[in-house]
Amino acid sequence: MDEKDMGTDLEKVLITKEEIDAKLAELAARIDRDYAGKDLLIVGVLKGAVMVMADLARALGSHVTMDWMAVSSYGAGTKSSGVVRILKDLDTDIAGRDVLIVEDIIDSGLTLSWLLSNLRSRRPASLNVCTLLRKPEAAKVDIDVAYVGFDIPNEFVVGYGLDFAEKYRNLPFVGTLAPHVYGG
Ligand SMILES: O=P(O)(O)OC[C@H]1O[C@H](OP(=O)(O)OP(=O)(O)O)[C@H](O)[C@@H]1O
Ligand code: HPA
Repeated sequence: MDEKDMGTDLEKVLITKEEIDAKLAELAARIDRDYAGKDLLIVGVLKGAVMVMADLARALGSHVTMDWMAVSSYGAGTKSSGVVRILKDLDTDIAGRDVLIVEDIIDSGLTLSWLLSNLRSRRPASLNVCTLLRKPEAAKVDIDVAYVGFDIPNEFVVGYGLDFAEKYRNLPFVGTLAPHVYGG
């Protein structure tokens, strides 16, 4: 699927595949350095972080283990409900482990804030966050994020894992949706 197939659904490409690849390589190099000699567990937050996890993990030069959590706060809409549900928990006991949460986007920050306190209560040795995208203007909570790919404007974005009503996740780039698609 490419830009043309999405036709009038997309307004514009915000971040190209090439820009994403270059940024993930940069973040991976920093993570390799910061966790040198450690046994890092990267935790992908389903479903949105699938693409970031897959590409970031392959860009890393060190061995890591991977686990997944599925949480949902958005349902089919474009606003976070703030009510987070665990749909799938970790398989790993993270007590004493170095853990890096991998996200596609921090929007209001409500999902991540909830997730951080949930995982902190399991007593990991360290807990950090890597996100491809962040919307500073949308933040409802202040979260310290170690690795940020791109700060973006407060617009609803799709592609590279991000969906609108479960569509557009498989676009290789990040773009904005035309308002008529989501009733804006
Ligand atoms: O900062 P927030 O406003 O809380 O938004 C960010 C969260 O929203 C998205 O997940 P979503 O609940 O849409 O589930 P999905 O990953 O399955 O699409 C995204 O993957 C983040 O987890
Ligand atoms: O801008 C967004 N797009 C898709 N999913 C999202 N989840 C939070 N913010 C977004």
